[in-house]
Amino acid sequence: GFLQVASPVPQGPNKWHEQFPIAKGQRQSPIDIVTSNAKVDKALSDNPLKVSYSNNCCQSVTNTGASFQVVVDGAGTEISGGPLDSTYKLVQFHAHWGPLGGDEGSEHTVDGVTYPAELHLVHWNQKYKDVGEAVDKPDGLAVIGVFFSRGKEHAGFKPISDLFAKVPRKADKVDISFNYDPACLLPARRDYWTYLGSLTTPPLFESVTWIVMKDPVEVSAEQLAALRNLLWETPSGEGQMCNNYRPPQPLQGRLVRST
Ligand SMILES: NS(=O)(=O)c1ccc2oc(=S)[nH]c2c1
Ligand SMILES: [Zn+2]
Repeated sequence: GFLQVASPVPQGPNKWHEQFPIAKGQRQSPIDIVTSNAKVDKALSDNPLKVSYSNNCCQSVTNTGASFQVVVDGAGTEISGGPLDSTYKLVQFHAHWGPLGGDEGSEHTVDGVTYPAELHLVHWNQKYKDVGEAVDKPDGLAVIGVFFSRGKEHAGFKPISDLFAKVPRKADKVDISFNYDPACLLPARRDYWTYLGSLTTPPLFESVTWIVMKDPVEVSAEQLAALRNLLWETPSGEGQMCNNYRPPQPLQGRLVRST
């Protein structure tokens, strides 16, 4: 969990409700995915999730002060099908992770199991005029979550993880001059769980259709360690960015569907 300190360092998750009452809402994220309670929905396979990203959509990597963020120009980076009733466009991707070498760090958990990190590919509904209009609508966003497990190096993630050392401080930004297709970060098997939830960081809007991939992708210990090249403010000054994850929130009777 986050550090418990007075501002200006951001308040931890269990204080967010003071400024963002929706933190105690009916469709908050992340959740613990209880696999035995997930309901296989044939409709999800009858209309498969379609991910079509271009390989020149990534513009830059920036340190947001809470994660890295790869900013995407959205052209030709569309997802549709599965649980989605319309087309959504990729706008950015980022991640959440734990302490060095630890196994916690993911936001969603699976039968109580955590992963060392979780990638979020954030998309907005094309029925809205821009992401700013979509961000607080019940069907405004679709986020694909991908668990990172510790193992062999992920060649596809390397061009991105190599950039973290170039953006150590908040608002640091480096352009992505090479072609990069974010689809390389998805697991080969495209099975997922899906449920209606929220942003996992303030303002915690209940606007996200979550699509959490069942299979993790392996990244190396060095690639997980590279996440700590990103720095952020801690009570004792600047420190390595870590534990930027929100713990699971009450399910509030929601149904989790499964392919
Ligand atoms: N962590 S997340 O739920 O994917 C997510 C996605 C987009 C966001 O925009 C703001 S603002 N906070 C956000 C959190
Ligand atoms: Zn996120």
